[in-house]
Amino acid sequence: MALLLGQLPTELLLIWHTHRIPILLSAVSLAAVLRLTVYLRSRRERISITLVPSSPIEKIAVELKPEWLPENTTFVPSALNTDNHADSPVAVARITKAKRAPKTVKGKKVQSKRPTTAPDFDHTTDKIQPLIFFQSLSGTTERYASLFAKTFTAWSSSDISPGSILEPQTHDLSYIEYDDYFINPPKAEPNVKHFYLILVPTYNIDTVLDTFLENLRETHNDFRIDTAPLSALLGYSVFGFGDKEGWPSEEEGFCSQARDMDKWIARLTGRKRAYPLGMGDVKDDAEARFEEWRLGVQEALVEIAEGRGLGEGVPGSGDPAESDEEDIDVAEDSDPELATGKPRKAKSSARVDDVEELGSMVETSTTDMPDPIDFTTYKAKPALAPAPAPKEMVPVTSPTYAALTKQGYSIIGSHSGVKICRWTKSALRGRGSCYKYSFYGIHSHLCMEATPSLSCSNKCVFCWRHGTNPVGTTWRWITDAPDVIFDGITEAHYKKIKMLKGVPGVRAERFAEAMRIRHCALSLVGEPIFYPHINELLEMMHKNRISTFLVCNAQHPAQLAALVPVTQLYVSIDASNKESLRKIDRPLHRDFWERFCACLDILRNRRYEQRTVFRLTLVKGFNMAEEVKGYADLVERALPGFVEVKGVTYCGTSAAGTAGLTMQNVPFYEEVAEFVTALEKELSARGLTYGIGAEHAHSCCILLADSTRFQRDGKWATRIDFERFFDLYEGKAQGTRMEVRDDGVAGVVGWRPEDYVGEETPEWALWGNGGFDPRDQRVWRKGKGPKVTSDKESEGGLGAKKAVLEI
Ligand SMILES: Cc1cc2nc3c(=O)[nH]c(=O)nc-3n(C[C@H](O)[C@H](O)[C@H](O)COP(=O)(O)O)c2cc1C
Ligand code: SF4
Repeated sequence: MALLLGQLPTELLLIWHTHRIPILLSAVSLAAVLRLTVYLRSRRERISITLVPSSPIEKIAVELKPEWLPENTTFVPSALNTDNHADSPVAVARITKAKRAPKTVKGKKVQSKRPTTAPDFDHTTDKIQPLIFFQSLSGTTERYASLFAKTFTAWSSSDISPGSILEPQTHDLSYIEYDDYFINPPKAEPNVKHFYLILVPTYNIDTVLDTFLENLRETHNDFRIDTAPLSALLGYSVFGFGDKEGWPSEEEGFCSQARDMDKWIARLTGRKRAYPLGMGDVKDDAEARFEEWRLGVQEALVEIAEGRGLGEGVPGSGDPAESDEEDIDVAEDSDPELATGKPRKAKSSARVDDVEELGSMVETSTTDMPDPIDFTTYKAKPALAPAPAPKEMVPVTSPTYAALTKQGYSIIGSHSGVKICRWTKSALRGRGSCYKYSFYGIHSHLCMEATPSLSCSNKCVFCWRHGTNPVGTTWRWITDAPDVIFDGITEAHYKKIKMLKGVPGVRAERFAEAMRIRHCALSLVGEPIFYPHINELLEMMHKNRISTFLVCNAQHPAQLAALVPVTQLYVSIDASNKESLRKIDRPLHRDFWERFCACLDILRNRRYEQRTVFRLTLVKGFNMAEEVKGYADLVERALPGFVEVKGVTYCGTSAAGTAGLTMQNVPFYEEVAEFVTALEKELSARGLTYGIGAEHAHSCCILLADSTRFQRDGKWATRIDFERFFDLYEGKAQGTRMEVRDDGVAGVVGWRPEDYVGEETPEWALWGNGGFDPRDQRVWRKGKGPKVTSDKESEGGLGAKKAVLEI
């Protein structure tokens, strides 16, 4: 045995020398087969899941410092929310979840508590007599009118309708005595009040309708007659029939006579439009539009019958000055300070509860007001010191509350706000949506602008609220439950929309659509992710199929890291370097730059989970000159899907003046365009694939996007498929985001932005085309329109105008 073992090496050597070539060949072949198997298997996996992200989702380790972590938060249960719980420690309970299930958002009428118009109607004794007037040449309008009369009669005599609405009477305008109805309301019993419903077609040829409209005009202008002789009516509403095939848009005459009718009746009744003008295309949507209008009118009648007048706030419409001139600028519209040009003073009666509520006033104080405290470097409190009871962020009695509500905000609970933006009003009137429509497909009349935290940890020079909004570095306020906020903001939004129903030019169809919120811009003022239960609030939005655009200020990395994916996540990039950021954002955190950088890294890590956006606000003299390279560094660091570049809006308040901001700091659109072109060039020099995807000159806003991710067949596709986003959220559609899971196997873990890319960016929104939807009506306020009518300008370019409009 020992001898045999001794001979083994010699034997093996002999075998090797004799067969080494076949052995080597076999080994090489085996290795090749193994390699090929691995390769084919990996390819099969790739083919079965076609949309693997081009870059692997490698994640940077982001260190979250202990002081960045949110503190324990108190939380006010919904049931207690209506109490005055500010000083009650009992009311401050710690709960981790919302108690109530989210409510479904329905386009429900908000019950008004008090009528703001005082129609001469006593709902305990009076009756409403609806009068249906129509005009018809070829029978269409007449058919609708008689069908309407039937349906309406059935409704008014049913149990659903309040008993005080009488059966309608129908009149053909061709056969009535004009003077019997349109100089004064018809005679009737003292307790019977009239309500006019007018259905008319439009003809661009001479018809009896011209004579009728001319009569209305003359009555209004006749100095012997009161300018509003029909003001004794309870209200009115008009519906027009037209034909879009021959008259495709309103500018080209679609339903022009119905619009005239609406205008003149508004004047004659002295602001009594009870429901917006409806318009239907007889070759397409007339039936649906008419049904919508009928339901709206019935609702308005119920309101009157119940003694609630024509709704809240806006007393009908038809302001004698009614015309396109009443359209006002964004800034003025959004902020009464701007309309008067004077800063608003807080009510002298308002109590000052909290130094931080004073915002910038703190800065000028010299005596007993402490400087803003940096809570990131606080010392531990003595063990026995009682924790101060949390306060309300914006108490009803505070100057902040007074200032914000005057500016048109509705304050929900004690730290959330909602406001109707100028673009929502504009879209309701068919006059165009904000840049988010051009870029992403968001119709402004379906969008709600809100924030769950009116407080912020910055005092940006361009923020028109920093004179009034609360500031702070930590959340130390009484916290409202997310369902309270959700219900509150949606209800307040609908209520504000309802207030617009009588505003001239509001379209019935858009008004009806607006009663179902589809999008929420969490960007109003303050810092939304500061709110400790932001995730629950976002989930409620998504469950109600409301998309979420959330803007944060890159100062709360821990909250950002923990945020649930939103439809589109923004980080404000107000400067390209530390010094510049300090000057422009005036952050309260001392470690603001570290926080900012950590947020960029988090954004990079999450770029395949949701659409990520850098929002740059350019302020001349602060953050534009020579900063292109710096911004490119930041883009390279975070690799956002999009970069929105926008010229700052001048708000003209004294607060802006204090911050050293004047009109000189507002860049011209050309300057913004020049900046964007330079940034694009710098990014491509670094091998980054960004291109200019779209523009909205009206808002002085330009969009850069990653062309490898947001182009389809070489064309920009920056719009969002919102329905698909919700389907992905609800699990009805499968996402394609792959990650290596804990078991080491790569698998689908969710969706990614590429899964809900929508339609191609429309031609008119592409770079060089201005970004104004040609289907909308462009209305310039007197003196605001382009002075030079070069082709580009008259088509929507702002020319040399400055960004005084956009929010
Ligand atoms: C000669 C003529 C002119 C018209 N002009 C307009 C017009 O300027 N704008 C519009 O929206 N529709 C216009 N229409 C479409 C009518 O308003 C539409 O057909 C309507 O339903 C007619 O209603 P009626 O059948 O009750 O008369 C026109 C139709 C005709 C035949
Ligand atoms: S995104 Fe902003 S500006 Fe545009 S409609 Fe919504 S709230 Fe208004």
